[in-house]
Amino acid sequence: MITFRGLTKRYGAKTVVNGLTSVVAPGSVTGFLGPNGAGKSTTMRMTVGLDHPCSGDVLIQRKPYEQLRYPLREVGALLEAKAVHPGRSAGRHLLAMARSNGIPARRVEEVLATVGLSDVAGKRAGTFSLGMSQRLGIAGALLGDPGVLMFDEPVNGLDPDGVRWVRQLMRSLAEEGRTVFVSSHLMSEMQLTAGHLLVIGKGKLLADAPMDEFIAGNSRSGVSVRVPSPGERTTLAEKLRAAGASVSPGEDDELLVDDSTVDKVGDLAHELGVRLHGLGKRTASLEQAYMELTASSVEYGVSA
Ligand SMILES: Nc1ncnc2c1ncn2[C@@H]1O[C@H](COP(=O)(O)OP(=O)(O)OP(=O)(O)O)[C@@H](O)[C@H]1O
Repeated sequence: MITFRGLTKRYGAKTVVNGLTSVVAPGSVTGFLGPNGAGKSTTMRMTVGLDHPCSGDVLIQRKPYEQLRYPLREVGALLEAKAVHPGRSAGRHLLAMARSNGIPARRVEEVLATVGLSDVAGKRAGTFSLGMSQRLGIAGALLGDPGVLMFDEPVNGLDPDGVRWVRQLMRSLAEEGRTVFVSSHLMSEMQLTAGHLLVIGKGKLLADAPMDEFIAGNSRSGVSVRVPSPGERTTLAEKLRAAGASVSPGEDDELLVDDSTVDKVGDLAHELGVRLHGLGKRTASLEQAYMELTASSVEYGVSA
């Protein structure tokens, strides 16, 4: 469990994490989302004592990081994949970490095998690709068999096979009852991986909810109808509006209809003799819900 209690960090006049209060629970993957500069990495750095809050605090299994006797056995973190001594081999790097925390040396071989780096254990970490470095970082996080795991953008630089592997790893770590806290900008991947979400914007908590609730609560679900004839499309849109629905154009020949149902749209099209190429419920994605929620919190956006 990770507990944030009014966690606040300012750099100069800028408040980058602003009174964050939440509990990251064990047993499911919690996704940590927010636009660039929202304060995710700063929050994670404070969690493992790499940065200090101006006020509030963060606890790992009810203790501040500084009070953990063997931190790597309580919390494993991948924050910066390239933050490894480039001249050290992967094996030596992990061995040094293990020694510093009273972890048996055999764990090094185990975690190297888990992340698929056994064959390159003797190679210098500086020669690793970004994807290999991510795997080494994940090995480091797993080394102490901790109950809390934190990953900042873990799939950055991984190939599709690696992305799927990380997804399965995170889910199985959570199923084992661990706390898994992971940031990512890849919404489709997050939708497949996480069961719960924390969303921040400009340092403030915007949402703390199970994935399904978050999507349902922050997106418009409605009806999608495809009408190939432009004239018939206009006619159907007008009649739907007259019947109280709100209608907006979708992609190509699609109309997006809110405040109506598939049955009503189908019946109306039939009455009007309008030919349809598709009719169904629109199911919202995490990406749509996230975009709706964070639209006003994007700091470094470009205008469309
Ligand atoms: N050491 C520092 N000194 C000054 N400002 C900092 C420092 N570290 C971070 N910041 C600022 O804090 C804000 C939050 O940064 P942070 O890296 O936590 O965001 P993030 O949500 O992880 O962003 P991204 O998705 O781009 O990685 C940014 O405006 C950043 O410029």
